[in-house]
Amino acid sequence: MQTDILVIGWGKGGKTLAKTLGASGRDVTMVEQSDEMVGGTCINVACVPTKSLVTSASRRREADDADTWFAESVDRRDTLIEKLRAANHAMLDTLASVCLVSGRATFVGPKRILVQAGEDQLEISAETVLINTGTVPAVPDIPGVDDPRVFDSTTIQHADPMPKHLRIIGAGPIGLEFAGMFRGFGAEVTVVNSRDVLLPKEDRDVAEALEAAMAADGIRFVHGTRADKIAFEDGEDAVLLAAGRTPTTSGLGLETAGVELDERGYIKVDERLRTSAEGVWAIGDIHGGPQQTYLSLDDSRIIGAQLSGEDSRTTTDRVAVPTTVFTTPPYATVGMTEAEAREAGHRILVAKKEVAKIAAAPRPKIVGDPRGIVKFIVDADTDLILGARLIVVDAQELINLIALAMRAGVTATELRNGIWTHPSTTELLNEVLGELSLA
Ligand SMILES: Cc1cc2nc3c(=O)[nH]c(=O)nc-3n(C[C@H](O)[C@H](O)[C@H](O)COP(=O)(O)OP(=O)(O)OC[C@H]3O[C@@H](n4cnc5c(N)ncnc54)[C@H](O)[C@@H]3O)c2cc1C
Ligand SMILES: NC(=O)c1ccc[n+]([C@@H]2O[C@H](COP(=O)([O-])OP(=O)(O)OC[C@H]3O[C@@H](n4cnc5c(N)ncnc54)[C@H](O)[C@@H]3O)[C@@H](O)[C@H]2O)c1
Repeated sequence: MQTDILVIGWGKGGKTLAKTLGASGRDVTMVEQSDEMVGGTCINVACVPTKSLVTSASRRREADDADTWFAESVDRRDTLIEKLRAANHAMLDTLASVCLVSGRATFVGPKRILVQAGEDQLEISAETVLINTGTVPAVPDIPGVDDPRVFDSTTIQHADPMPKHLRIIGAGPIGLEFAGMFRGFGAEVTVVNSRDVLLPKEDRDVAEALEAAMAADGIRFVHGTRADKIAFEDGEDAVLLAAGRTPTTSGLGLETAGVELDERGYIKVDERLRTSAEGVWAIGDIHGGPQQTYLSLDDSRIIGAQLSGEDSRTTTDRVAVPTTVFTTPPYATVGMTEAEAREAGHRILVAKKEVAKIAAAPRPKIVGDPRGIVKFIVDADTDLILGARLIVVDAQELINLIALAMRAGVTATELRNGIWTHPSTTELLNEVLGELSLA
């Protein structure tokens, strides 16, 4: 089979390009290895189902039976995901110039793949190839990982029975999100952190505030400990491996295609996401940048521009990329930490306030979770925001506004004097940015 544009893997950036190119009549072929993964990692096993479970867990009350609540939460998650997967399938299936192929792709030459599905095989050649195959949970090379009580971020979403006493290996975003989730579901939770402190790149006051909020919920942390075997201590009934992700490049035959890998096994790309092979791009997690769905989406804009002859953007154009880890309350970041701003030579103003002490923004108190801290780092000479850290309800929304202000050159004074709805979390900007002082 011959196609114009071949997308390997139904990830966020790849499916977005397949849709826009297909809708404009381009000949596109999408290859996905698993019917369970139509729509990609984010909607099937990552961002969306985990946030559904985090939300359900946060709504549970002490009196609710843990097993029943968990089972109902999983059902709710499954119903949502099935709908999203069907919508994703329909999005491409309804486009006449998009061909969907089910099976696992392996390169057999430059811009040439073999797709295998059971006994069936199909060879596809393309003008343009977009590799969007993502990552899978990393399995540390330690004894005991094969124990049936050991889960990864995918399998634990259907754990049966629900773990009641969980040990989590890794204190990155996955470890922290699942810690809050399972604590909410009523489990005892211990997080094993290989680093000496939580979030070592973060300012200490912020990291300590997050740890305090999680510890107040009853989550235990063991810092400075690298798990060297799977151990079930003090009645633990389950272990979650949250020790990073592994690229899906091994076995993809990339050497045959002239696509080079870096020392970590990710695909090497330039700032336009071009690989070492002509006409082959890599999108999303597979090229080893920060792993966020919205960056895979932005990758699709960079590649889409090149495919339509515009070539207008690169990854180096990205500024003020926000992040949110969906702990309870959520922890969101954009720009520099205080330490980074100092190191970069800025004269800085800092405003920092515990959420409980913010008088003029009552929303966190209204929704019943006034924990956390917010912190802003501002350039004293230009009045521009250099960075923000939010541990507060709605942080995943407010951080986007601050990121936009940073990109658009909106000053701290303008944000402080902004007219915001009431009661909202946004209006904390009025009060907290009124308390900036030289630091
Ligand atoms: C538990 C968890 C929670 C997360 N939460 C968030 C969040 O809240 N917000 C956020 O922005 N990010 C989150 N992330 C990260 C986010 O999920 C990823 O950055 C994003 O899904 C990456 O998408 P992608 O475009 O790289 O491809 P993916 O969505 O990973 O798609 C890759 C596809 O390729 C297929 N594939 C692989 N190999 C082959 C092959 N050889 N042939 C054919 N098909 C193949 C796979 O089956 C898969 O469907 C989370 C990740 C995890 C694990
Ligand atoms: N909300 C979000 O945006 C979100 C949510 C989840 C995941 N993600 C992305 O998914 C990716 C994977 O997340 P993650 O948390 O698995 O990875 P990570 O690499 O961020 O964190 C894994 C942690 O586990 C530690 N670790 C590794 N082996 C260990 C061992 N044997 N014992 C103890 N600790 C060990 C590592 O040192 C590291 O601190 C990240 O890039 C993340 O950004 C994003």
